[in-house]
Amino acid sequence: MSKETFERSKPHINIGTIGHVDHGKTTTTAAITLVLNKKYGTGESIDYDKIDKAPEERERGITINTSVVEYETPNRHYAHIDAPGHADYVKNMITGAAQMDGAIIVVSAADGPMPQTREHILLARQVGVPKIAVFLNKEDQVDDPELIELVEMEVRDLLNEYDFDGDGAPVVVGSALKAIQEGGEGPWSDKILNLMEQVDEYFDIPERDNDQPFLMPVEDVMTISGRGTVATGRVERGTLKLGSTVEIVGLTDKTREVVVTGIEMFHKSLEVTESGDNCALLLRGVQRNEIQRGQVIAAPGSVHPHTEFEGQVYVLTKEEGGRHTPFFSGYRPQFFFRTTDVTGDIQLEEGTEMVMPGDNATFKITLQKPIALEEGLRFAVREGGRTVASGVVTKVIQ
Ligand SMILES: Nc1nc2c(ncn2[C@@H]2O[C@H](COP(=O)(O)OP(=O)(O)OP(=O)(O)O)[C@@H](O)[C@H]2O)c(=O)[nH]1
Ligand SMILES: [Mg+2]
Repeated sequence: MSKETFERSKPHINIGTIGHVDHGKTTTTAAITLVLNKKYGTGESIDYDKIDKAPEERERGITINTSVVEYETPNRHYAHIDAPGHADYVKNMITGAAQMDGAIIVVSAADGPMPQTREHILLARQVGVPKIAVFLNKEDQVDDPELIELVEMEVRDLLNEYDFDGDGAPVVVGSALKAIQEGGEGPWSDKILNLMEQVDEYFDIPERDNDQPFLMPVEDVMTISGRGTVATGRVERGTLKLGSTVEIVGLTDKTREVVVTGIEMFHKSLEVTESGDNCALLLRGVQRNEIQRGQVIAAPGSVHPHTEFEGQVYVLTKEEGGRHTPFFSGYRPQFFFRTTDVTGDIQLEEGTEMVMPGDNATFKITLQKPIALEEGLRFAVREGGRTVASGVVTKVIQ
């Protein structure tokens, strides 16, 4: 881990780009880093190829894995997660969105909202993203300004539909590709700067939930040679001091207590991490295969793994991308919590024979693996590559 220390000079916030495949999320991410670097000399300009760097991503020209980049405006320090749009990788999008304090939905002005535009808005709601700002990209491909107005209206309606502030959300029109092509300075780049000004204004610095016991969902696990195993994620609540003991909870029957021997944020060390931080924790004596995405690292005894709970669930309609047919008891879809998914068995309430798309219902759910659960935790239900329902834990049973 690093010898440099992280300076908390500006408020930190985690945001990201979401939206339908090919609408320009990664290009927008690259453009933001370029334009901010040119304008303020802060951060580092990160090329498109550095964001989509896996061979399969380059070959197919799509994002598969989320990546995190870092940049600064005069007011804030940002971590930015670039999510994939392709329907096959919604799972990675959910993991990414679960860490965002605000999301920029990128919509091609030429194409308008598409299926994953809607699905991502819904999932952002489910994983608790508080606000969404809109970037209508590919303005260079549209000649008719009325068409752009129409797309803007459609996106605002969609946001309203999923309880975001569709009327108040900032909508910025521009072209990320043109901004990059002009080298990050000029009229197209000014639109990206405008987007970031609006984002600065609109997204709230997350309220630091520092009084509660520490909890960080594990998003990724890495080995640092010579040092040990590191788990990364966004701190959901509480604070953690270097050298503290934490508990690894979920996916296994037994929990495990370990000592945190290193804390880092953007490759710089910290003495204390707090809620909202996107950090890496070095765990003493933990092997690479002894911790995984979907577990949480928490203050010992503060959360417990559970397999049975009751949830209040909304079943998506066909128009929302959901099922055409009803749910019955015994149905076994995937349940997404925080950073992972687990198969679960659904039992409907006694006397309820089936639940139709569009219905709200109470489900009793039995998970195949234990998950760190508590009342109020939101989840999404997916099947065969699409989101079919969304819900919240109302009662933990076992
Ligand atoms: N004409 C035009 N093309 C653009 C613009 N922004 C992005 N593109 C192109 O659109 C294609 C997709 O862009 P990406 O940034 O990879 O899209 P994405 O949303 O990240 O795609 P996924 O991550 O795979 O969902 C690329 O060929 C880009 O060069 C733009 O403003 N104008
Ligand atoms: Mg991408």
